[in-house]
Amino acid sequence: MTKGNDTTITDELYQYMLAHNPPLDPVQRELVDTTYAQFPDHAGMVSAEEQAPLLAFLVRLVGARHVVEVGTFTGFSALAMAQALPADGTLIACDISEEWTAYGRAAWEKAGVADRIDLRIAPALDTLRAMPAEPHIDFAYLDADKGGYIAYWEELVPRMRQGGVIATDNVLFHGGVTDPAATGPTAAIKEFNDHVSADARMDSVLLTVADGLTLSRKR
Ligand SMILES: C[S@@+](CC[C@H](N)C(=O)[O-])C[C@H]1O[C@@H](n2cnc3c(N)ncnc32)[C@H](O)[C@@H]1O
Repeated sequence: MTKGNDTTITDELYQYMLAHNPPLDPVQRELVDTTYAQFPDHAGMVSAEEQAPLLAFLVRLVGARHVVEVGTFTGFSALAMAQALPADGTLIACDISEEWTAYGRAAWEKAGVADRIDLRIAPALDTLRAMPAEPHIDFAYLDADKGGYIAYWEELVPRMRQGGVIATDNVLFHGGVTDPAATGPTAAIKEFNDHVSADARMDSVLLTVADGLTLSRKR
């Protein structure tokens, strides 16, 4: 065992981490609470609380103006990224659910960032393929159906500008990725992780943030 795996994230330590991160603003908090109240069976899909300030940080770090999100649900991560964009920045949000994203639309309006978010209700692969082929995306957040990750990656990578970053969520898939007999979405994530680590077009690091987050920078 190498050094670096000796900090167990207890509930107390997790709360400590949250307390030392920027807090959710009232619109973000209300959206998370509403999502849990309205969709208790699906609310676990919302990005972890600490990912909102992290995504905002990354959007600012790369100076993003063109952002793409694959998988929007009730709009929490899109909200955090849009709030970090400059006023003339745009975020294309891809999802297939009118019902779930309606909650996002309402929150984006409330937060005053609706004009920065272009929600496309269609299979994300169709939306990505319809985008200009040249490198123009500064930041992308990949957080949709796991079986589609490699296809989304293959559409995103050529469209990323040099230095642009893709953040991919759930790359540890609740710890299932170490199971040699994994099937379904866990197997898809394992295949995706192998695909990403072998992709010489991007520099990638897999981080133990929340359910696993890979950051990939275009060379
Ligand atoms: C994990 S949730 C996204 C969570 C969101 N990023 C957040 O932080 O709240 C995954 C989303 O992917 C969407 N999705 C599933 N299959 C899709 C597809 N083929 N194209 C576009 N979106 C899809 C689902 O409707 C769902 O809203």
